[in-house]
Parts: sequence; structure tokens; C-alpha cells
Amino acid sequence: MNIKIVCFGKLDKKFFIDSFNEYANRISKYANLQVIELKEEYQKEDVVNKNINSDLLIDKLKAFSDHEIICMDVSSKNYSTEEFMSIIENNKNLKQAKIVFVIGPSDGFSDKFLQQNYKKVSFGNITLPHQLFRIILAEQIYRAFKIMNNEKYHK
Ligand SMILES: C[S@@+](CC[C@H](N)C(=O)[O-])C[C@H]1O[C@@H](n2cnc3c(N)ncnc32)[C@H](O)[C@@H]1O
Repeated sequence: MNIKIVCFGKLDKKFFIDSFNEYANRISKYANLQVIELKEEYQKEDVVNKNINSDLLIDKLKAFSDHEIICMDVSSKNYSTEEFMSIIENNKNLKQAKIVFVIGPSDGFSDKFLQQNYKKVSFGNITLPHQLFRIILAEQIYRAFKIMNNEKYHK
């Protein structure tokens, strides 16, 4: 299975980098994981930044039209760990299993972006910083594989 995480900016603290690498290593037993980091516009007005960053994402995601695109969005439907796992599990059975998870920029997504036909997933009604969220997403992907493979981890 091929899994991509499209996100903004680089992890800028050692503890973020180490934590993400830990889960990325664990995931590598089950899937090819690739992180695509986009350059975030943050120097203009918030609404302008949001539109520029969201338009960049829409453009980038055109290259992944053969992937299932999952947009991580705080305000969308809440997914339990098991529901999240089902998304990955459903893809696992496809011949060409390709998933892209999208983490938004610090100002979130524009209305235009949210109107695109992407599946949207929330991990709950708390807003996490995008760097920390990258680690939590990686942990949930790893957890999903452990559950799918009936391996001891999830409690
Ligand atoms: C700092 S948050 C953006 C906050 C922005 N005000 C919003 O409402 O989207 C950056 C990104 O992290 C991800 N994120 C943070 N918390 C999340 C959650 N609870 N569920 C899903 N995604 C989350 C989303 O992809 C979000 O676009």
C-alpha cells in the first residue's frame, strides 16, 4: 500500500522529528509512506493566506486523482480509531492501494477547498497544531495497521 501525507512546512523541533520518525519507521513494515511538504504562505492577511494555501493544495492534489484523498478537517465528521482503520482497510483490498492524507495549513482550508469532493475526517473537536497533528496522524495510521493485522497494540 502507498500512503502519502501532504502537509505544510517542515517539522522544526527535534522532539517532533523524532516522534514522527518513530511512527514512520513502524509504518514502513506495512506500507510505503511518503511525506510531501508544501511551502506555506503565512505573511499576508489570514484569509488571503488561507486561499493561497488551499489553491496550492487543490493544484497539488490533481496529481493524485488515482488515490483516495482524505482531508483531515477538525469541523467534519468525527471518526473513531476503528472507523479510521476501515478507510485504510477498504483500500488494502484494492490492487493499487493508494491513499493521500491532507493536513491543512495553520489557517485551515478555504470554502473552495472544502467544497471539493474529498472525504473529510476529524479526529475530534479539538484543534491541534499542524506539526503535532502530523505525529498523531502517523500514530493512528500505525494503530490501524496493528488492528488490521490482529497484532497486540490497540487497547
Ligand atoms: C492548526 S490546524 C488548522 C486550524 C483551522 N482553524 C481549522 O479550523 O482548520 C491545522 C491542520 O491540522 C489538522 N487538524 C488539527 N486538529 C485536527 C482534528 N482534531 N481533526 C482533524 N484534523 C485536525 C487539519 O488538517 C488542520 O487543517
